[in-house]
Amino acid sequence: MEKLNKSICKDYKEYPERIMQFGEGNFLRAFVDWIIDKMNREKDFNSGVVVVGPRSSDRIYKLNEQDGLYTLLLNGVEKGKEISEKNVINSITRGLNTYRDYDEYLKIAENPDMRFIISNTTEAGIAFNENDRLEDRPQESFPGKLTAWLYHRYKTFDGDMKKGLFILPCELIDKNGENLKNIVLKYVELWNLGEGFKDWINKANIFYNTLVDRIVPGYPKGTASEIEKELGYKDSFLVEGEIFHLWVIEGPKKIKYEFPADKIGLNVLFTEDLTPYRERKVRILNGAHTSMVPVSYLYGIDTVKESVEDETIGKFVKSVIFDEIIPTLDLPEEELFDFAEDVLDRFRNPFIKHYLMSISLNSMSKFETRILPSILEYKNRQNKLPKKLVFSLASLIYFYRGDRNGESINLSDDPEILEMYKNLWNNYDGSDENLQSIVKTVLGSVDLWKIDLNSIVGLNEKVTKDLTSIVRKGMKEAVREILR
Ligand SMILES: NC(=O)c1ccc[n+]([C@@H]2O[C@H](COP(=O)([O-])OP(=O)(O)OC[C@H]3O[C@@H](n4cnc5c(N)ncnc54)[C@H](O)[C@@H]3O)[C@@H](O)[C@H]2O)c1
Ligand SMILES: O=P(O)(O)OC[C@@H](O)[C@@H](O)[C@H](O)[C@H](O)CO
Repeated sequence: MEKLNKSICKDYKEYPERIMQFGEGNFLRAFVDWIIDKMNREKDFNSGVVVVGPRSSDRIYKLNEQDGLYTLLLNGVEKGKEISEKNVINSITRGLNTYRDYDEYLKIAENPDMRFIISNTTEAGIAFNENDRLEDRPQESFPGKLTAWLYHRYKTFDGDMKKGLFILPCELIDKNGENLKNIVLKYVELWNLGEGFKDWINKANIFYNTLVDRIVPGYPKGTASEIEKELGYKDSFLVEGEIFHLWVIEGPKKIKYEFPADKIGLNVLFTEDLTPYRERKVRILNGAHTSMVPVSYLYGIDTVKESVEDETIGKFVKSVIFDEIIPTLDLPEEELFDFAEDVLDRFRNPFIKHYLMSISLNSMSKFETRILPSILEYKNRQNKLPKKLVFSLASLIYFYRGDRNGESINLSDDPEILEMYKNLWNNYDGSDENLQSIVKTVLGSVDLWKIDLNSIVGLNEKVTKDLTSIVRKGMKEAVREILR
């Protein structure tokens, strides 16, 4: 079977490059590049995306072998109607990698038509690396690479204020645009790039805070060859997502007139404050995902849908959302209930297989950003600890033992975290005292939690009790007990 390429793509079109995108990951391809493709087709947006691989992986060249094309499978239920779409996305012009093509990367800055920068480099990507230098080819960090690129543009166009960009990071961290801008400005200081450049960054460019929402399980592992047979070509960039989508963009409204996504019926909102949208989404949807992973996986379940449909785990997840997360949020209760019901429907999407293991990536930092705030706020408001969220923390500690009934768990997290757990569980001697000391060490990881969780009254004792119950009785019995 032939590989997907422009000669077999019936309405293939070449667009002028106006967008640079850091990241070639599943989410960006199933969301941003889909939105751009739609605007090109329906609104004559006439913009191509040049993709920059932020890390040294060569995967991006494989996408070039497909002329930037790939198939997006969107499945779900919308207003009671089943929707299933398969579309070739034609918005990416080419991909490059800064580790191999640094000159080509800088050259993009010389293109006067460039107007947008989009990124998704995971939560780990928006970070300052003090070792980065302007002369590096490339700088290690994404913000370092971006600063060098912006500086090249500034110099190329002699500080022309009309050559600035709209910058739209999609990383799931609070105030992503603001954070990215602050790091860029830190490099401006560190590298002594001067007041003129600083002024250009501040006045000619706009860094938006954005919030994205679409469940993207990614490559359809189990069914790919069947899908390729049906499509009639091979596609190593097949990507699967749900129909639901939401992009909230916070900042000056100017972008609305140049990025007409809302004009073609897409769920893209321009707002002055995305805080309520973010809090609702991260705490309910991502919080439910992250808290269900260790419990449900150790229970013996592999996917989100099976989890919410299982009698016990389904009850656990619902209780986490309605009894322990919603009471910690400030939006009107009815709105939160509606959102939560929709999220549960999205989890039950019969057309997509969302593996718990794919959500488990970096679970420790996800627990800190997506669940810990609910635990702390619950304690603050109710003067007691939320039972199920605490149980989920105990389950996570057991999950990082890396074993599900004799089958090893493919853990993926920061090397230091994996090392800590390896030491703790390798030295486990089977005693209650030892479990107590494991909990004490994990809760005391201040670098991760930003506070010593042992100082929260009752938390250490409860987590130890839950962990002991899981170890002694097994997950099935332990979770049933917690629900009684
Ligand atoms: N998949 C989803 O359902 C979904 C939905 C909404 C938001 N997101 C967000 O998108 C992010 C990526 O998800 P995905 O499904 O596309 O994953 P993915 O593994 O397909 O892509 C990850 C991308 O991030 C880059 N990356 C990883 N670590 C990096 C680092 N330290 N510095 C720079 N770049 C780095 C990779 O090179 C790759 O381009 C998630 O972390 C999440 O915050 C995902
Ligand atoms: O993509 P991650 O790894 O940051 O988190 C896993 C899921 O919770 C997440 O991808 C959700 O599906 C997504 O945030 C929905 O918009």
